[in-house]
Amino acid sequence: MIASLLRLFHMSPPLVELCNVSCVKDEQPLFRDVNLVVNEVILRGKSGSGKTTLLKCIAHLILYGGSILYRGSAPTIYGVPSYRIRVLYVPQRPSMLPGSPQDFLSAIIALDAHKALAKKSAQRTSPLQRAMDIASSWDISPQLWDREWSNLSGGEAQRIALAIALGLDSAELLLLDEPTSALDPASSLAVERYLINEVRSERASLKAIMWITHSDEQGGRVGNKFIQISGGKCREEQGSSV
Ligand SMILES: Nc1ncnc2c1ncn2[C@@H]1O[C@H](COP(=O)(O)OP(=O)(O)OP(=O)(O)O)[C@@H](O)[C@H]1O
Repeated sequence: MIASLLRLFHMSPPLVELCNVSCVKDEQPLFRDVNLVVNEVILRGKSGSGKTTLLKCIAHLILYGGSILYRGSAPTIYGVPSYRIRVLYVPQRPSMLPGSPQDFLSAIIALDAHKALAKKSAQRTSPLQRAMDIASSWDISPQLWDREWSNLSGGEAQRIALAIALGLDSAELLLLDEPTSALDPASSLAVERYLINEVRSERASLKAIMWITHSDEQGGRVGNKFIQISGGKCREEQGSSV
């Protein structure tokens, strides 16, 4: 709705807008009528309330009702693979992925959708080099890139998955599913700082993040909008207290 009004006045539509989004699990509505414009959003709610499911709807990874618009158009207008690398979901447990991080990154780089975006990019270094540099700044050694995901620690896998998402330099919106849940406080702060600097930097592709966290402290550090999901509804809250 916002997108069509803005078009009327020749203004840019929001990066990502949710209009009456709903999702059903086991024939029961999990949530309904979610309306939201995404920027630095913190998503909170009890375990099982539907946070991951909402991020997967936004990433167009599962079926949903209502509409999700990226720059005013449906994901299918861009092509779903192209949409998914621009609106990129980073899973809570990357350790469940097959192969090694390097295999995973190579598979994404080989996608036509990525090649088309990369052609337009001003980046001089490869996505692997960028991802490895970012991960290295978070104490991830180069040897880990060839190790099976299943043999990485939870915290190593989380940092590498995030470094891949950033190194690809394709996402305008990152959907982060408890991205630091397996990290110690110092590593968690380093990752938060990097992500916030990136999303607020004029030169970065990244324009917005939607971040699930169970930590109010973290929410207060990284969010400017706070959404609580509960009883099948999403509502915006003020500040960082639940
Ligand atoms: N494929 C599925 N089939 C049936 N039910 C599902 C499926 N995926 C998730 N659910 C159910 O949907 C509900 C919401 O799951 P979701 O993972 O979105 O919750 P969450 O809020 O992210 O929880 P947590 O904080 O524990 O990660 C849960 O009850 C879950 O069991």
